[in-house]
Amino acid sequence: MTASPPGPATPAPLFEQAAIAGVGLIGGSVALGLRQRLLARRVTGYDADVQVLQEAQALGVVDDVRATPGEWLRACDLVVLAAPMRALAPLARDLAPFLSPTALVTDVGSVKAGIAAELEALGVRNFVPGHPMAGSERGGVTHARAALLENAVWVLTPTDHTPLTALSRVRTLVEHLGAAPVVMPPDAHDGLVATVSHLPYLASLALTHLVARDERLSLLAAGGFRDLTRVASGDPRMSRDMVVENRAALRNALARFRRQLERLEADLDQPEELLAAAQEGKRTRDSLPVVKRSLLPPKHDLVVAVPDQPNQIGAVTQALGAAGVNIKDIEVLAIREEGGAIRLGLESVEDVRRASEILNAAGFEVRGRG
Ligand SMILES: NC(=O)C1=CN([C@@H]2O[C@H](COP(=O)(O)OP(=O)(O)OC[C@H]3O[C@@H](n4cnc5c(N)ncnc54)[C@H](O)[C@@H]3O)[C@@H](O)[C@H]2O)C=CC1
Ligand SMILES: O=C(O)C(=O)Cc1ccc(O)cc1
Repeated sequence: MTASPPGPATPAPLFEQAAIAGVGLIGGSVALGLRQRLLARRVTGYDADVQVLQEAQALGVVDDVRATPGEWLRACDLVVLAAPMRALAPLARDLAPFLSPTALVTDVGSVKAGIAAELEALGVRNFVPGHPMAGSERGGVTHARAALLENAVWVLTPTDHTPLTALSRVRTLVEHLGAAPVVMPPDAHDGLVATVSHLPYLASLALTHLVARDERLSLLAAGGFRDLTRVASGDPRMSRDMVVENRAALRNALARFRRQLERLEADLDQPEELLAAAQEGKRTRDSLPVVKRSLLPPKHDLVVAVPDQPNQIGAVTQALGAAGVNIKDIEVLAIREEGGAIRLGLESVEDVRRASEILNAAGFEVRGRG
């Protein structure tokens, strides 16, 4: 990659020697972020699976690899625990005897109260529980990208025992990885993700079960159904572990969800009530923030409506290329909701103005976006 990464400038690496324990989708993405943004002088990958380590090294995700915990860990001033939920506590127990007392330790697990208590019990002093709210249904190091973490909310859940200096250092790390730290207690985090992450996962399972084994239903399951059930494609074991770990908070969210469904069912006989619910749903969904992720800083955006015809994206890029307007970033926006649109990241306000003129003249509808 040749482009300079976004985020605050880093005069010197924040860390001398980082260890990523569990070099999968998230661990690999953190490793790539550390390397590409020059945040650590050296990044070592540790994983239970030797093949993963070979892949991580071949892909340039880490500088070197280790297949067993050991004395090498004492030299690490940053340790990121990024194994699946169920392996996090055993992993911490394996590594704890070798950690330097001054090492900053954090994790990326999807549920926080258990691991926070576990590390406290192990006496790991500088531990800051964390959870990047970014991911994908495709796991593994081959899908890791530094850009995955860009602009993501990254929740940090210190306990009463977390040293403030450790919290502040992890906050700095998260910011330098291009993400946005948000601090809250572990229990509060677990309650919130039960609603926004774990309940949608169970709901997507319930929906997919409704169409299973009926070819006519799968045939008719169109875009909306696919959108709504995407997370059901996540790794089954990983997802199962995540929801089981958070089952207390999830039961609460499920009870509230059932009440919502019952209310909507009752509203089927009250069309005005149902309309109000539909309008409220649209307002809420439309106002959800769009997280911009790209390899380059999205600075000056232009949204172009693209008709559903062959080679329309080609026509846009050709018209701009011919006029010397450099497209730094391109993203296909929600096709079904906006009738087909792409977002172009351009270099300057002047480029946005020129591109608008060129594309308008070519018959495209455009809209600048800040
Ligand atoms: N997948 C996602 O979208 C997100 C996942 N998370 C959390 O991040 C963590 C990792 O998830 P992914 O990167 O998606 O998983 P992944 O499956 O892509 O990677 C996990 C890696 O950990 C390794 N591993 C398993 N047991 C281990 C052990 N005992 N010691 C060392 N390495 C071990 C595996 O070999 C694998 O390479 C999980 O705790 C998950 O809850 C957090 C945010 C998003
Ligand atoms: O695929 C997606 O969009 C996700 O939301 C994935 C995800 C899975 C687990 C997390 O703890 C956080 C995010």
